Amino acid sequence: MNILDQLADYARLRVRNAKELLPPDQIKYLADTFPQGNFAFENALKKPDIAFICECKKASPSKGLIAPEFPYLQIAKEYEDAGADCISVLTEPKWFLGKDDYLKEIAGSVSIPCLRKDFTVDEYMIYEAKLLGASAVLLIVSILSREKIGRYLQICDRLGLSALVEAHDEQEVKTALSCGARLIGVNNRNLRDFSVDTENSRRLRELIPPNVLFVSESGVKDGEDVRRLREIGADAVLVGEALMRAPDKSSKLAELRREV
Ligand SMILES: O=C(O)c1ccccc1NCC(=O)[C@H](O)[C@H](O)COP(=O)(O)O
Repeated sequence: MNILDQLADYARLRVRNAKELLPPDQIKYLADTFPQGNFAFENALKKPDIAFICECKKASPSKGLIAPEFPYLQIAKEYEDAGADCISVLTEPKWFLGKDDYLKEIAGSVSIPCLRKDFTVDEYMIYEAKLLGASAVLLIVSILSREKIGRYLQICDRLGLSALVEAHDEQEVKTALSCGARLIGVNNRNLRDFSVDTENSRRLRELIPPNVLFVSESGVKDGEDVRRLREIGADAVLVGEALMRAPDKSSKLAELRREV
């Protein structure tokens, strides 16, 4: 079984357990009555220059433990102070060592929008994201049916949340567009062999119309990568490991922007 299927299976188990503690009708009621979102995540990416979504990630399936010390609140504040447009917070616990509490605390202490980076397999997880203070959720095309993506996009719209719809190839980009995605992320990481190639973004860019926001995800490590992605008209880049490993995150972000 590939890693995405394993992550999705485990997410289904997590949701089953969560539903025993808080039933679906109750979480839906709570999310519906929680202050309405205002699509802050996608709005933050609408700017003349490329936007930066900076990720808080302790570990990953491809790299194992990335940040043994993980002062997530400090990292998030550093990102905000350094001019990040949005923050992505991993909440997947088994492979990424994420926690819902990381998101809740970060979203409560920064004023830029946060993405719940997790493997959404049930609408329950969208309600959880809202209650945790997220402004956006991740919908990965390869683990969801077209019907589910359509339904989850409607739920996000009702709640005022943005949905980053992630695609890996041409067919998945077409699926995302046909479902009405307004924000598409192309993942440069091949999840079969974990190789990373930002050319994937270049190849798929032309399929995405100008009225849809385009985010290039994974493998962005230096200013040269960002320059190339700016050149193809990426609206945003999502950067994890390069920032997580940088002792000075502010300088690293400036380097990515080519400000130093
Ligand atoms: O990173 C992985 O190993 C991974 C494996 C399976 C599914 C998703 C995975 N990564 C999630 C991401 O999308 C990245 O955390 C994100 O794009 C940032 O990537 P990077 O800048 O390369 O850390």
